[in-house]
Amino acid sequence: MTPNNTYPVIEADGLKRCFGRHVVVHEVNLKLGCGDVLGFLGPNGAGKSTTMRMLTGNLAPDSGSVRICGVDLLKNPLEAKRYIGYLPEIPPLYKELTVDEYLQFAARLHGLANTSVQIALDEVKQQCELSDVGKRLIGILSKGYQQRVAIAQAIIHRPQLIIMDEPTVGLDPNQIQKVRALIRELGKTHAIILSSHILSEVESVCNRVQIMHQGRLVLDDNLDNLKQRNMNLENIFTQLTAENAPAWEWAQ
Ligand SMILES: Nc1ncnc2c1ncn2[C@@H]1O[C@H](COP(=O)(O)OP(=O)(O)OP(=O)(O)O)[C@@H](O)[C@H]1O
Repeated sequence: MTPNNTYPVIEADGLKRCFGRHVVVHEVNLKLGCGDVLGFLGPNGAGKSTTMRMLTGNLAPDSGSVRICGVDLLKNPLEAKRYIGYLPEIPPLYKELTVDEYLQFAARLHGLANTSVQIALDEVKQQCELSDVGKRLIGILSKGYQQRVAIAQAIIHRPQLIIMDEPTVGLDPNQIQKVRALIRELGKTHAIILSSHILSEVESVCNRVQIMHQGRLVLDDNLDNLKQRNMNLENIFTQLTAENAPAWEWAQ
């Protein structure tokens, strides 16, 4: 698959979604290129999961558009989804399969040709440090290894965009470091959207940050810009997500 590099990896315009009469996501915009690692933050109920479901093509917006590598996700979902790797909060692991069996299955689900599956499997196991556990049942692996298998299933088809929902929840500090190092490495050659409640994690792996509050984006900035202004992400988050807090004048 050779996407057209003249387009952003993902471009979302004016995304809106209601549940009943409740507007849960208002006019969300997003544009990321290769090398952008976006921390997507917000308090519980802000609308992050609803937005991510629209960005991955799992929920239709009421209005607005999403283009992945220039392909309209609503009009051409099968083609657009080839460019997306998704790691949901609860990873879709089949614990009774071995790592190799599961990743081969994931590769075929993503549409890889039979002749490409073995190469992709070997590459992704090396990248995710799984080469020694290919024959092990997923169910007997530690949680850290299971999470790396989950990341491997999301990237085995070499997508341009990786979307991760709280990828380090429940891992021990050593495994957290490993997963963060892997995300940093992937961030050099992909666009990544990372939903997290851990602000230090966002500061350590992301170069951009968006904060949602009550369904609206209240901050969209580069982390370097915030550092240059001596602005601490935790303080910004607390102020922007206080009840009825106005968006800061420099929030885009
Ligand atoms: N299927 C649904 N039907 C009705 N309301 C929904 C549905 N899904 C989400 N909501 C509501 O939409 C709002 C946003 O929910 P969402 O799960 O997107 O927030 P979130 O930012 O991901 O929260 P969290 O951090 O707790 O996961 C909440 O008020 C939630 O109750």
